[in-house]
Amino acid sequence: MNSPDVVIHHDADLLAESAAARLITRLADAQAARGHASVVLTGGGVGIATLAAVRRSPARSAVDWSALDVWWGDERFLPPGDAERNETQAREALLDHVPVAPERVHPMPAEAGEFAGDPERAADKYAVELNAATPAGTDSDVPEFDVLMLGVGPDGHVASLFPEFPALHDERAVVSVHGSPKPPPTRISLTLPTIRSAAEVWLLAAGEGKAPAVQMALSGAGPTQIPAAGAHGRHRTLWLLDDAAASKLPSGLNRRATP
Ligand SMILES: O=C(O)[C@H](O)[C@@H](O)[C@H](O)[C@H](O)COP(=O)(O)O
Repeated sequence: MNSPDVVIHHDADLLAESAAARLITRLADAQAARGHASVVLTGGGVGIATLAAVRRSPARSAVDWSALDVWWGDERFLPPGDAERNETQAREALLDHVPVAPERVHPMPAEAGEFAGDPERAADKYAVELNAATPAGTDSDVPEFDVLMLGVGPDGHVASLFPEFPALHDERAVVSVHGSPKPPPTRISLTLPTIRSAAEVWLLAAGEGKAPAVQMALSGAGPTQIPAAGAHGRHRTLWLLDDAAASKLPSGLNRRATP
């Protein structure tokens, strides 16, 4: 397993701007190499701020948005269009402002229609959608995402994988989560094996409240206690932090502070 890279930024705004620039470059490079790219988005303050920074960036036109597949790492299981849905916030922050191909944007199902009251059915549907997008001949049920972004909770959760929850031990690609300590209580989430199918996993954390979880994740804690510790990419695991979230890091880590 690759050792994580850590990049520290002076504040949350700079973190979001830097993550946005990094994302634009990474997606443009993937498209230059293969003609298309894929990204997994996260909810939460830093994740959405990063998308808004992409929207504001003149460099955003370096991405061929029509050749980008957009997935989500988790979703709050709420009615379509609910302001609290990660999809709603991602569309408002970025996706409604760039020419994505609608058929290449893959939101997790909302609580409506056949999925009303049935998050398990919604999770299964998303697993089927991921599998359908997986090239034949690979030994995986999910695509190899170019970049999978994750916010990090103060308890070390990523996506909707919370410490000690059964979802952490589930071998399926996508699961429903009940009794989430972070509202709303019912969610849909990729599991750790699916997260780990990404070429690069980026973990975004800002603020003093995340410092203990960041320290534990980077100092050997296990994924049951600190789910972020189990989130690593096949080629790269990158922690993008602000000074406050990095304030408890042990010395000697591969940390590069931006000027
Ligand atoms: O649905 C969600 O809430 C997110 O996917 C969740 O995993 C979030 O990324 C973290 O809780 C960090 O959120 P903040 O960046 O707002 O602290």
